[in-house]
Amino acid sequence: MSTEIVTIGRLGAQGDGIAQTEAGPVYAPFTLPGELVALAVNKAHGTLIALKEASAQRVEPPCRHFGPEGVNGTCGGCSLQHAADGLYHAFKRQLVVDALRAKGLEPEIAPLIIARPGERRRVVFTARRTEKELLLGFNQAESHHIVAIGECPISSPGIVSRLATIRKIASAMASNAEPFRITVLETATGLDLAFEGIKLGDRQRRATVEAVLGERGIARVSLNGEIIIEPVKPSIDFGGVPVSPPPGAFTQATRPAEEAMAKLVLNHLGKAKRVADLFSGIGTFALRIARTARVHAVEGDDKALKALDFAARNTQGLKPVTVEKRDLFRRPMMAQELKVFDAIVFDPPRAGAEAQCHELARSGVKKIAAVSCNPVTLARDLSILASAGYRITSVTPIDQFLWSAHVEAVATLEK
Ligand SMILES: C[S@@+](CC[C@H](N)C(=O)[O-])C[C@H]1O[C@@H](n2cnc3c(N)ncnc32)[C@H](O)[C@@H]1O
Repeated sequence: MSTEIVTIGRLGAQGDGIAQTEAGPVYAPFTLPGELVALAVNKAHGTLIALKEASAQRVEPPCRHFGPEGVNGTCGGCSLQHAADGLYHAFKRQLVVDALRAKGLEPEIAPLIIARPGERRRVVFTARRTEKELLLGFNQAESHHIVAIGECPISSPGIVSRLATIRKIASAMASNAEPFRITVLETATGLDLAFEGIKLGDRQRRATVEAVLGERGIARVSLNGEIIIEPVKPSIDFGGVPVSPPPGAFTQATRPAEEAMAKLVLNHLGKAKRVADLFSGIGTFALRIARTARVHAVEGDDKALKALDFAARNTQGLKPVTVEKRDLFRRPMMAQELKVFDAIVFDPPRAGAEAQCHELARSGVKKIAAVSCNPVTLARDLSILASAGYRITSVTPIDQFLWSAHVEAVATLEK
C-alpha cells in the first residue's frame, strides 16, 4: 500500500476514475476525470484519501449513504451520484458506443434516454438480523457488509415510504443471523416481497402473517418461490394487459425505461403479423405486441411463461399468443423455425444470445429488435448479425439503473 497523488484521466466501464501511473492504471471509485487526488494505492485499486482539485463536474451526492463518507458505510448500490448530469449521461451513452466500436460496429447511436430519481419499482435488498436490530439495505461494494439504509433516492416513493414495514416483516421472517435477500416489486395492488435464503420455522411463518396483516400496502410475501401470505394478487400492466407475476419474477426495473424500450420495439415491428419474442419473461414485449400481431413467446422459466399465458388468455382483443418453454442457450430456435416469422424480438440475460444469433443470422427474418442490459454481449450479438448482412438501423441507450454503471440498449436491424 502506498499513498500517491495522481490526476484522474477518465472514467472506466465500472464508473471508477482511472489514473495512469508508472505501475499501470489505478482504479479509484468516487473520483472524476481531471481531478487531482491523493489515493491509498493497493495494486490497481485506489482509495480516495483527499480531493486536492475537484472537477467542475462534481456535485453533492443526493443520498447520505453514498460514497466514502456514507452513513453506515459506503452503499454499493450507486457509483456515480457525485457526477453532474452532463458528464454522467455522456458516460452512459459512451459505454454503448465503445462496446460496439470494439466489435468494429459504428452505427449512429441515439441520445441516452435518461432516468430520474424515484423511478425504481424493483429493488433487491440484503438483510440480516443482529442482536440489536434488523439491518436492511445494500451490500457495500465487494463486501458482505450491509449498509442499512434510511433513504434511497433511486427507489420509488412507494418502496421508500414502506422501508419500516419491510423491515418489520423481514424481522418476523429472520430466524438467525445469516444474511438473506428480498426482491421488492411495486405493483398496482401493493408491494410484492420475495424472500430468498431463509429457513422458516412455524413460529416465523405465523409472525410473518401477523406482521403483514397489521400493515397496508403489502400484496404478497413469498419465500424461495412459495407464497406465505397474499392478501391481494400482485398485478402489473403491460400496455393495458394486466399480469400477475410469479414471486421474484424478472421485470424491467423502471416503468419509464420499460415503456421507452417497448415503444422502440413496437415502432420497429410496424405491421409485422407474426412475431417471436425470445427470452420473453412474463410478457413485457409479447403482450404489447399481441395487440396487433400473433406472438410466439419463448422463455426458460416455466412460472414466468404460465403468468404470460394466463394474462394472454384472460385479456380480450389480443391476437393469438402461444408459449414455449425452452432453454435458448442450449437449444436456440433454429433458422428453419424462425423463417415463419416477420420479426423477432430478443431480450436475453447479461450473457447475451450468441447461439440464438447464429441461427437468426441464417434465418433471413426481415426485422429484428435486440434488447440488452449488457453492451458488451449486445455488441458481440450484433456483430454476428451484421456479418450475415443485417443492417443496424438504430441503437438507443436507455438509463434504467440510475447512478450505476449499467446501461440498457435497444438495437433494431433489418435485412
Ligand atoms: C432480461 S430478462 C427479459 C425478460 C422480458 N423480455 C422482459 O422484458 O421482462 C431475460 C429473460 O431470459 C430468461 N432466460 C434466462 N436464461 C434463459 C435461457 N437459457 N433460455 C431461455 N430463457 C432464458 C430469464 O428467465 C428472463 O425472463
